[in-house]
Amino acid sequence: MEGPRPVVLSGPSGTGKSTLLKKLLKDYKGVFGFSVSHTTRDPRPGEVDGKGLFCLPMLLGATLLPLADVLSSVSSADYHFRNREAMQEDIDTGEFIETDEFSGNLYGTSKCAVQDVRAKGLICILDVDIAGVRHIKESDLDPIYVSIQPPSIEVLEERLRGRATETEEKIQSRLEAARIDMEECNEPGLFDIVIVNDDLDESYEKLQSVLKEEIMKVQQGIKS
Ligand SMILES: Nc1ncnc2c1ncn2[C@@H]1O[C@H](COP(=O)(O)OP(=O)(O)OP(=O)(O)O)[C@@H](O)[C@H]1O
Ligand SMILES: Nc1nc2c(ncn2[C@@H]2O[C@H](COP(=O)(O)O)[C@@H](O)[C@H]2O)c(=O)[nH]1
Repeated sequence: MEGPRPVVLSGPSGTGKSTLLKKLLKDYKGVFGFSVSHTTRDPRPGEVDGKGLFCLPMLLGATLLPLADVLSSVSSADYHFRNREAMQEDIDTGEFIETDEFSGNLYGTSKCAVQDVRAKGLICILDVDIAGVRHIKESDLDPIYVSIQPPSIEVLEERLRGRATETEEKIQSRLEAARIDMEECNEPGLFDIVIVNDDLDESYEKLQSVLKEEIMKVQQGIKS
């Protein structure tokens, strides 16, 4: 598909990926779009459900839902929350670019999630774990790969606990995955940039800088 290159944001759970991507979506309206993943984990308080698997163009043609409802439910969703059986059916029918089991739950990027964003000419942002990065490398997506890392495992633990979204068991399994991620992120050629998210403003500057070229492509397209 033509258009700006997608962006893969990866890094340990709790390192600040969502915080950074929410800043990008807010500061660059009409430039970035989030690829809404599927997951079998339970929603956290305040998280919005994208309500299943569909491509926006398909949905617009096939339902009686008002356009505004459809657009707002998709664009502001955190995940498509699904039970394992339903998600496995969609995996089996080939609806996903990649999937992974993380901390006891399935996560996956559907082909529709990426198409919906790219069809609008936006820079598609994917938030995936390091196994997802490796799977995407086997696809034809050709994204910019960004790893967001914590200053240390101790700081990461503080952030995970401070967010107060996980049980003790989940904190431990996420820290275990984080240790592996922190080692593997420096593997030559895996990421285009590794950003250590200590000071949030500095990290955001670095992120904007690596995405500058793609941002300009979309902004120039908007002007012309
Ligand atoms: N640079 C920073 N300094 C201090 N706290 C931060 C920084 N960046 C993010 N945080 C805080 O750390 C917590 C985890 O951040 P966030 O939810 O964005 O992580 P994440 O990488 O998206 O995690 P997950 O992969 O589990 O969704 C949040 O409470 C957030 O406010
Ligand atoms: N491989 C994939 N990983 C994903 C996807 N969506 C999110 N994630 C990663 O899962 C963990 C946990 O996320 P959380 O929201 O439960 O805290 C985190 O590392 C995400 O990057 C996906 O579609 N594929």
